[in-house]
Amino acid sequence: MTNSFIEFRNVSFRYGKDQPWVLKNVSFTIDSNEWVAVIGHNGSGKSTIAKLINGLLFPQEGEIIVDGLTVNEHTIWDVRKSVGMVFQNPDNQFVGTTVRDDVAFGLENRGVPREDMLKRIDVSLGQVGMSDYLLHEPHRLSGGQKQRVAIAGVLAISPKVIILDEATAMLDPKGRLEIMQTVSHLRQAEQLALITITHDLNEITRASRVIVMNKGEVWLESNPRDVFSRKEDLLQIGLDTPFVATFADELSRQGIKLGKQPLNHEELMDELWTYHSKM
Ligand SMILES: Nc1ncnc2c1ncn2[C@@H]1O[C@H](COP(=O)(O)OP(=O)(O)OP(=O)(O)O)[C@@H](O)[C@H]1O
Repeated sequence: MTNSFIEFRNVSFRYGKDQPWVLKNVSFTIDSNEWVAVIGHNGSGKSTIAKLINGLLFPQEGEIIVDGLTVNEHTIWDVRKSVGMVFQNPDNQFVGTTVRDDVAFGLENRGVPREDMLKRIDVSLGQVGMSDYLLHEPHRLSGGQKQRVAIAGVLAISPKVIILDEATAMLDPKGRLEIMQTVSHLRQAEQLALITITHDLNEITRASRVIVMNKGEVWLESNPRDVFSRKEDLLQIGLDTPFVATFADELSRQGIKLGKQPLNHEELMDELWTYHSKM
């Protein structure tokens, strides 16, 4: 028995009988209201994990449990009620000619009555700060605004987990930060689980846990601070640490040991001040 919201039990997957295994004996759990970052180099199997969670794909070996249901062809429609997915390119996700139509799409598919639907659209656009764009054409929005609308579309169906699959990859640093702040706030406000899939380690700092994938296997499960401290190991598996981690690593080589591994510039400055004041 488990209380986990999502559980992978010895999952192996390949895209065809003559294809190589893309996931090999992968096991992990994710609790309700937990923020888990899944990182790994290109092709390490991250997106495949996302597609397995909402039943776009099924494993050849092992079992996936979402919200108490084993994911299979009989349960996918129930599973998808709990799982909201946002992908890298928002243009590929838009179906409506206005923001309102677009957010309505998932609700119409679920047969939500019109009154309730309009209410939910208002609420979810408000949650991502896009209420003023109700009648705008999605394709004319900025990249960050498009991703907000995509998140609103997912929120409208009241999911229990949101999966962002490289959802900020096409945004500039400001847009990335804004989306991360939005989802961080939503997770707390709505008591959601959040899975962020990325190869950018700057995006893991707020996660409660990090799953590092390498060649289809779980290479490490840990917290962001620990992951940041493994610069050399991460380089071996094709991942580069952000500036603060590289800087702290270089200081350590020079014999300057900081009190804790900094996760951002503010923490780095604090640690440097503390070190300086002890000199
Ligand atoms: N439809 C498909 N058919 C065959 N092979 C596929 C298919 N989709 C993905 N693959 C292969 O499966 C492996 C894992 O792909 P996946 O997209 O899960 O990796 P990823 O870690 O998300 O990569 P990226 O960071 O580039 O998005 C890769 O080797 C990829 O080429």
